[in-house]
Amino acid sequence: MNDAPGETVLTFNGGSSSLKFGLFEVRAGDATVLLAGEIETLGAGSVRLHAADAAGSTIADRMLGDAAPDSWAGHVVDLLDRSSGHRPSVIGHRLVHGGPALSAPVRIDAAVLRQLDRARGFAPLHIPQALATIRATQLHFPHCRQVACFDTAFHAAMPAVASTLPLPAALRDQGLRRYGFHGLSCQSIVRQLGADLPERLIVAHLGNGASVTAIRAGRSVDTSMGLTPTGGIIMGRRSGDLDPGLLLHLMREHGYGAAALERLVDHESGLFGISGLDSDMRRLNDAAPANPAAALAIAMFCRSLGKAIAGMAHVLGGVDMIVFTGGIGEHDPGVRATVAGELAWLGATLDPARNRAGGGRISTDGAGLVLRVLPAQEDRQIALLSASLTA
Ligand SMILES: Nc1ncnc2c1ncn2[C@@H]1O[C@H](COP(=O)(O)OP(=O)(O)O)[C@@H](O)[C@H]1O
Ligand SMILES: CC(=O)OP(=O)(O)O
Ligand SMILES: [Mg+2]
Repeated sequence: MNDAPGETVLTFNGGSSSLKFGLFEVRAGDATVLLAGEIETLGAGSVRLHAADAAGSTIADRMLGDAAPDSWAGHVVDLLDRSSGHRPSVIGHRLVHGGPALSAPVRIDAAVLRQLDRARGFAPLHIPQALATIRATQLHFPHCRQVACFDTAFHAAMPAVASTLPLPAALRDQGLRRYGFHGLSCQSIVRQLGADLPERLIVAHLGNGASVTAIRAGRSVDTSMGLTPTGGIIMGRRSGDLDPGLLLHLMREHGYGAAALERLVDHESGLFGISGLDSDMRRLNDAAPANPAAALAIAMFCRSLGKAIAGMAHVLGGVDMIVFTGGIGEHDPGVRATVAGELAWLGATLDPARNRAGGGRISTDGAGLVLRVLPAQEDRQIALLSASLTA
């Protein structure tokens, strides 16, 4: 870590429906938050910016109309100019994918930008927005060091049995492999667990994108997402894994091309597609008692999650701890209760009061399988990684 004299790091974490940002003071390998906020899509034409200071007091909470994602970084920069006495010395960005060539944190220069541009197709929901954020901050803070931190880094050393896709070598040689995502979140969970890190850990990162990762002794050994963040378990608007024959069927029988398939599997499927209502778990929970399609969407999400966790328990030869994180993982006791109930055979025993309360350990005392809720500290992880990259 870069100990002295300390860095003020501005972080950007672009999710598929949100842009989280933070300002951190990093010193001696420790990050103190100065300001944190988020721009999120609440529904069509409804974008909200919220930010809080170091004490957690709200310093901004306003609607941005239908502001397009590529304008969001500009709103963050305006907010910083008006509300913070701090100027960043480093800017760290979450990059979901860097293509085959990039995974370790790297200083952003013209060559890295070209590689990121070529990687767009690997994560079209994320990379264009991240590139817009980089461009906006380069214009506003021309003298700041800028660092890219990749979701794929945590999974880069997965064993071949997990990273290899069952395809001919000629295609695999062109970078077609399982990359895995939500790596900054997983890294932050391993860091937060510290001495409590068990040998066999499963992280369920459940946000708009959702994934399940098997971690042995702090290292990723398998994960549910694949070449792109479209694969794996059911998500807000993404289908997750589908029978590949279904895609062929749509192409042959229904005339789908690449653009129509992308719209289908990245924007119109998942919780949104099943319910016909919404991708946001909060609204599905509200609707479910009177709406069978919303209830089915939640049940299918939990089933898909439970099956992935069971698969990762197989990979690890058993499991000592399951951590729930991400927007749904951290805030939805109903999803956690359903999944824990379905995994009772694996030793999951939930303490209902702890589950409702939310933070920390939610399994019963003495249970062999520990269930925990921890925040996805992707932003803090970006700050630590960015400050430590001085070259
Ligand atoms: N209190 C809550 N109950 C249920 N789900 C919630 C709650 N708060 C947030 N969420 C879910 O979390 C999702 C966003 O998670 P987040 O990790 O912030 O997403 P991303 O980073 O992919 O944009 C929302 O779509 C919503 O479904
Ligand atoms: C990788 C991914 O799906 O990220 P998010 O959940 O932030 O959209
Ligand atoms: Mg996210």
